[in-house]
Amino acid sequence: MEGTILNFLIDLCFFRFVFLIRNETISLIIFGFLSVMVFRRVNRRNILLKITIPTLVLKDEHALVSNQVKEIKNCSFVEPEMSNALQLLTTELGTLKRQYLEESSERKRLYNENIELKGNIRVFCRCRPLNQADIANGCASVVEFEASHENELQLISTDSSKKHFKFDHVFKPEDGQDTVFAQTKPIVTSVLDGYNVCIFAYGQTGTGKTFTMEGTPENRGVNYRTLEELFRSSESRSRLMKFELSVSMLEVYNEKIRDLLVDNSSHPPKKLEVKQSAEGTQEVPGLVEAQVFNTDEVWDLLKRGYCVRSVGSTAANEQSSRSHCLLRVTVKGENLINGQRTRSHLWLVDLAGSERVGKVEVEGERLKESLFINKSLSALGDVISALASKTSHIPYRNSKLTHMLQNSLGGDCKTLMFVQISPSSDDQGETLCSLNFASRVRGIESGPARKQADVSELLKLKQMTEKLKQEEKETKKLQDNVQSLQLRLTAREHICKGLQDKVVRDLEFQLAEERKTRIKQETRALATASSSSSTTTSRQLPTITEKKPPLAPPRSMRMPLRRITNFMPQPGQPSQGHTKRFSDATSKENNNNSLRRSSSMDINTLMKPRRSSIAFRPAPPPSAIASGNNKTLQPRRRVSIATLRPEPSSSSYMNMATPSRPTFRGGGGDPRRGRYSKLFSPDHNLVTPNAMKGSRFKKSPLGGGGPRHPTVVALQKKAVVWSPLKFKNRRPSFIAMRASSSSATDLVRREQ
Ligand SMILES: Nc1ncnc2c1ncn2[C@@H]1O[C@H](COP(=O)(O)OP(=O)(O)OP(=O)(O)O)[C@@H](O)[C@H]1O
Repeated sequence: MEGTILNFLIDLCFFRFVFLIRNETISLIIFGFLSVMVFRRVNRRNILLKITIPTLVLKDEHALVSNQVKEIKNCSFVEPEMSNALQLLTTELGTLKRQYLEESSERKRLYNENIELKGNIRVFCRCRPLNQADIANGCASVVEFEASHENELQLISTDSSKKHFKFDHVFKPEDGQDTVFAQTKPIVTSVLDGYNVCIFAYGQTGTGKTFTMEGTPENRGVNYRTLEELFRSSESRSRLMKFELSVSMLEVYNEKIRDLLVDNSSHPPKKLEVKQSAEGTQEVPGLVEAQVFNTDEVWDLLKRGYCVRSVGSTAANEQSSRSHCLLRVTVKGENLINGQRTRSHLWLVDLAGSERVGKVEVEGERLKESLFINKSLSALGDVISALASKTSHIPYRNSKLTHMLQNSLGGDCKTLMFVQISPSSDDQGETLCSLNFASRVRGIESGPARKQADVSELLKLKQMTEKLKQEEKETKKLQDNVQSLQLRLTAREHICKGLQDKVVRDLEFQLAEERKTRIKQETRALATASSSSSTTTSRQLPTITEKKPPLAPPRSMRMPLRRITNFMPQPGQPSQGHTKRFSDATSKENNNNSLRRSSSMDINTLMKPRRSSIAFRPAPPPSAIASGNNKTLQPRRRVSIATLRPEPSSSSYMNMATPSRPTFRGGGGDPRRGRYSKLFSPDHNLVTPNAMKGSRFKKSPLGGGGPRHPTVVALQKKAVVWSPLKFKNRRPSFIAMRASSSSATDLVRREQ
């Protein structure tokens, strides 16, 4: 409250002070009075606060603003950079726009020109000015140019008639080097696009061929300007393409090729020849190819070459070129975007002048040169005529010049011919010849130009294709081999199967035969035995028996024949006794009957369990031992062995029984037991049923959980009936079929 009153008073004081300022005395008095009053009553501290707080706030604000200004000042360095970048971008954009427009207009023009041209051979005519000699001789100009038809000229004949000639461009005597090159440039730059280009100057001697192509240091010609332009264009395309330029310089002098970039002063010039490369292009092996990186290098090289070139003085020209000078620019390009490579040649040819031998009054060496020059120019004329008439054979090889230019003349390359003429009335005849020749050249309709891919790349691709083809062939061959091997394997398997079947059949047959024989023998033995027993009382028979020894031992001395059965003792069944295993006559008869039956059994029967037999000599019977006649010769007996066929459905093998001899069976340690066991087994691990019967076989019934007998397993695996007879006959086929039985075979051999 007190503060409010105080404020009011202060305001009042100021108000009074402002509005009553005119009356200064009164105002001062009032102001003084009020001030005293105020200062007395008001707390000084409050007043001070009122004044200092806004000041502090203002100070803070000031500091803040100052800092911001400082910061902006510090950050101000970004601005010029940005502005510079913006400026650069604007400039670049402008350049790009300009380049794009230039390129598009240039392409448009070239496209139109190409359509008009109907081919790629272009002819420019250039007429030199009358020189001092012409003027001195009072020669007039016989060449007229029409302003309305800039690509045409007229030649005034001796009879004052005018002959019209039309070319792709006609350069008047006043046209400078730059004008000439302006028209040449589009063709020159085609080499950067991968086209082969050939520019040559043709004409009478002294008409300015060398001037057009080489020029002078002040007025440089097409050669230098071309390379300059190539560098400029390659630079401008450097973002898209990478170019390598190299230069070769040579001359054809008297039908000899000479390298102008080699200093031949110290030693004789190297002989160079035109050779056809593997890719079909014409190359000059051994020719120097100098890589150039700028126009200075180019100029140095050109100067070097020009100095070496063969030049001589003639009546027509003081500095007459006595050879054809060829400058070859090789351009290797690589597209940085798609990697496509090109290798193209640009030939810049300054031909020697065509001259009338009589007119130029040459003799000796100059005459010889002239003859060579005219010959090669005539060859060039023939080539051009052949191209014009589209004959199948183009005589490129008639001269070194045309042979070398084969890839750049006509066909799929761009050709530009400068026909140089003299305006002098003195040279009218030569001018007419040159113009006629040029017209013929212009009449050639060549096919569309074709881009030249880099031959080395092509070669690489070709090689890769060849390799791929080769590999494919090899793969196919291997596949065929595999197929034929598979076929052979199948055939072999088939043969093996057939052989196996045959072996089985043979074995079965042999077995049957063996049985038959055995039955016969036994029958005969039985008959003999019975007859001998019946005739013991008669007196004649002993005589006979004395005379003829019995076929078999007497029955009493023989062991009784065992009964042969297919039945084997059941597992756990006590083995039969000795007496049971020896059969009586009745059982023999039964047995014989059954054997007879078996001889005629069919294949099904053969597949059933069967017996094999083996001969052995048994021990003398107990009666003989008892009588002390143990030396009596015992007949060989056969042991029958039951074998199994792989007939899983049949359980007959369970009934197989082999009447083993007591000596085999007993555990009395008969050494033959193991021996026979081994002998009869195709594998040393296998045992005969004899052995099985006493040991494992009993414990491994079919279908039971116990292990199977190896013989059974082996026979089930192979449809082969194992028989000791085979071993007896030692048939290798059988042994071979049982690879695993090799050890057994060895054993058999050892045993035998
Ligand atoms: N268009 C031109 N403007 C000015 N001078 C020219 C022109 N053409 C040729 N000349 C001059 O004419 C002379 C002969 O020219 P140049 O040697 O180039 O003729 P050329 O055809 O090469 O002769 P050659 O076949 O004998 O070598 C030179 O001195 C050259 O400067």
